Amino acid sequence: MAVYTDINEQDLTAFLAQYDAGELLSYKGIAEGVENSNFLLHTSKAPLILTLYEKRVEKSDLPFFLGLMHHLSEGGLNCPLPLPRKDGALLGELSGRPAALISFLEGMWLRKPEAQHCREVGAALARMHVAGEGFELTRPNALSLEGWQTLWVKSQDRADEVEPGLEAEIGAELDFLAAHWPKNLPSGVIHADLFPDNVFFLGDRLSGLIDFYFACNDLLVYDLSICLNSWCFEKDGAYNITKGKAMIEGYLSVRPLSGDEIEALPILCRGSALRFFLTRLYDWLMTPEGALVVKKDPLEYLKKLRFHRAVTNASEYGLIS
Ligand SMILES: Nc1ncnc2c1ncn2[C@@H]1O[C@H](COP(=O)(O)OP(=O)(O)OP(=O)(O)O)[C@@H](O)[C@H]1O
Ligand SMILES: N[C@@H](CCO)C(=O)O
Repeated sequence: MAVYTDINEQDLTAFLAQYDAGELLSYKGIAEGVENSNFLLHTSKAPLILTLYEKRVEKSDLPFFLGLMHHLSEGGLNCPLPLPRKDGALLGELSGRPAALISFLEGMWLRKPEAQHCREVGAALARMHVAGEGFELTRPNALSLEGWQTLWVKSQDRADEVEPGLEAEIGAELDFLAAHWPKNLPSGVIHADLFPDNVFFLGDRLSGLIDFYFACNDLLVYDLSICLNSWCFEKDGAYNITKGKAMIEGYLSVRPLSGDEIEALPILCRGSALRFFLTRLYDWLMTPEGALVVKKDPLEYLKKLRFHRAVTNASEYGLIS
C-alpha cells in the first residue's frame, strides 16, 4: 500500500479550491508505491494525481522534483506535469503534509517487459538526459558513495541475519567502489529509479515516465546502469543479454556514449546494484512487523551485484564495439 496519510473530503475540497482544477467528483487511494501517499482524483475537468509527500522526502527537495517535471515536460518528455495553484505555487499542504496535484498519465506498467520495451526505455532515458539540460536547480545524489556508507553503518551489525558472511562481503564492496568510482564522466539530471513500475506503456508503446522523487545530478551513464539492473534480469536471476543489448541500442539511438562511459559500465552496475541492495536491506531490517508495506527483497540485488563483479568487459552487457 501507499496511503500513509489519510485525507477527508472536506479538507480535500478546501485544498482543491486553491487550484483551477474543477469540482471534486471522486477520489481514492492508490495502493502501489512505497514512498509517498497517492490518490487518484476525478474532477469536473480532468483526472489528477494527488501526492502527499511522506517523511523520507525532504521538503526542501520538492522544488527540485516539481520544477524538474515541469522542465522535462516543456522539453517534450512525457511525464506528469505539476499543476500550479491559483497563486502560482506548485506545492500546497493537506492533512499536515506537503502536497501537490499532478497530471494523470495514461498507461500501465509492464509486469513482463520484453526486449522491445527495453529498447524504448533506453531511448526514453536518453531523451530525459537530453531534456534535463538547462534545468537550473541542482540536487546531489543522496544515495551515492557517501549515502551508501551511511545506510550501511545502520544495517551492518545485522547484515549476517540476512545471509551469513554479508557483513564482510558488503564492507569490501564499499571499499572497492570508493577506491574505483569514476569521476570525470558526463553528468546531468538523472531519474535514478527508472524501474518498470515507473514507466507506463499503452500497448507496446511507451507512454511516459513517472516518479521523479529520487532524481538528482549524477553521472548520466549511472542511470543506464540502474535500468540494466532493473529491466534486464530474469526472475531466476539470469542477465538477459538480448534485453541489455536492446536497452543500450535504444539509449545510443538518442545519445552517444563515450569510450570512458562504456568502460565504466561494469563498476557503475555494481554501484547501482549495491544502492538498491542497501536501501532494501535497511527497510528489511527496520520496517516493523505488521507495517502495511510490501518489503522488497534485498537478496535479488545481492545476486545482481555478484553477477556484475564477475563482468570484465562492458560487451558482456550486450554492447557491440
Ligand atoms: N502521474 C501519474 N499518472 C497516473 N498514475 C500515477 C501517476 N503518478 C503516480 N501514479 C500511480 O501511483 C502509483 C505510485 O506512484 P509512485 O511510483 O510515484 O509512488 P511512490 O510511492 O513514490 O513509489 P515508489 O515506490 O516507486 O518510489 C503508480 O504505480 C501509479 O499507479
Ligand atoms: N525501486 C526501488 C524502490 C523505490 O525506490 C526498489 O525496487 O528497491
